[in-house]
Amino acid sequence: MKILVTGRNGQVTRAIMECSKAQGHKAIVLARPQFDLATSDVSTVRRLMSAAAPDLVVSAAAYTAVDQAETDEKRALAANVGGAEQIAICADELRIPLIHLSTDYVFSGENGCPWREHDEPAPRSVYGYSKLLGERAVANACSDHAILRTAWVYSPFGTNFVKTMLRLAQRSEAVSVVGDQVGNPTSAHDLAAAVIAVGSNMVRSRDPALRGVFHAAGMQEASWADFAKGIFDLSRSQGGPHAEVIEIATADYPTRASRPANSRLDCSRLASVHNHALPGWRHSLPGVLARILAESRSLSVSAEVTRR
Ligand SMILES: NC(=O)C1=CN([C@@H]2O[C@H](COP(=O)(O)OP(=O)(O)OC[C@H]3O[C@@H](n4cnc5c(N)ncnc54)[C@H](OP(=O)(O)O)[C@@H]3O)[C@@H](O)[C@H]2O)C=CC1
Ligand SMILES: Cc1cn([C@H]2C[C@H](O)[C@@H](COP(=O)(O)OP(=O)(O)O[C@H]3O[C@@H](C)C(=O)[C@@H](O)[C@H]3O)O2)c(=O)[nH]c1=O
Repeated sequence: MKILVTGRNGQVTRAIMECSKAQGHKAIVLARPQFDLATSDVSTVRRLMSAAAPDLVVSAAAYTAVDQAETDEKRALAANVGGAEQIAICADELRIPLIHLSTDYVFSGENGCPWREHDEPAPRSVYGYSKLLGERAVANACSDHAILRTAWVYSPFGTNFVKTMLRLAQRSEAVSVVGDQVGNPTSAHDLAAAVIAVGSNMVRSRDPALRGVFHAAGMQEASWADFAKGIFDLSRSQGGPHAEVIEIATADYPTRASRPANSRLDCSRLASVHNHALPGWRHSLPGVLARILAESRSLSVSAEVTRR
């Protein structure tokens, strides 16, 4: 299968590139500078997509800076709604199945149980709102779509909560982390495997039951504080940075964007329709952490060699 994925250095894009290669698929990127989500016109996207002639398009690129989006609404909407819609329009015109990635932050968080696909979204942040409008634009523009809502993505790539915690532990003995927001930490590589599994099914069959919205997140829940404790326990056992976690309330960690208290996603539709489940973070974090630590050690060794 030939997969065209948007973005270049994004966590999910890079994981899709690696997983595709490992599974014998060919993945290519649609990325800056040729393609800019916020400013490219539809004719440019059509030309690039048509020249690539993929079997599947994966719309992974997005404006993901949650706090920054609160004061940068125009750019967040241009990328997450306008950019997402252009990809969908072109995939539809060229009759290519499309997988679009979305987020747990479309939900309010005010619910006692994990969110199902048909639950009413009510985003609390500009980022969540822009992703919800993006979902709607994609669904309107392209009938042959699957929208995968994921959550709390971590990987060896780019910026994410795991890397932030390790960085903070290098300079402090204790880190304060909110314990009253719960969700499903998701390894980008596990998500990439899910994207490829869903995409393969869509390419193989035009069955409408394989399309629509799916929740696709790691199967174990945690609060951010639980997750931080898990990160430091593992890092300590692998000789990496670690810190004490001081569990605090959301009110004690003010941020520009409000985040859902309950972000948990019920992924049973993905399991029943696509026969696919994403492993939990306790299974996947050790491998990701080992890779982050190994890469940072080899970076410090090469910096040391350069200094000498
Ligand atoms: N990270 C998370 O915790 C979660 C992410 N998601 C969704 O999953 C998807 C992938 O997220 P993730 O990989 O973590 O994101 P990252 O923040 O790691 O990467 C963002 C990607 O979007 C690209 N991008 C941003 N702005 C533009 C633009 N104007 N033009 C072209 N490309 C642009 C970046 O391009 P470049 O490489 O050029 O910088 C990069 O590849 C997104 O749709 C996100 O909303 C959903 C839930 C959780
Ligand atoms: C760095 C830090 C964060 N926090 C809190 C703030 C916030 O409530 C929570 C997570 O903070 P972050 O800013 O790292 O994560 P955030 O950017 O909110 O992550 C989100 O990204 C987007 C793209 C998504 O789609 C979501 O699924 C989610 O993964 O942890 C602490 O309590 N202590 C800390 O030291």
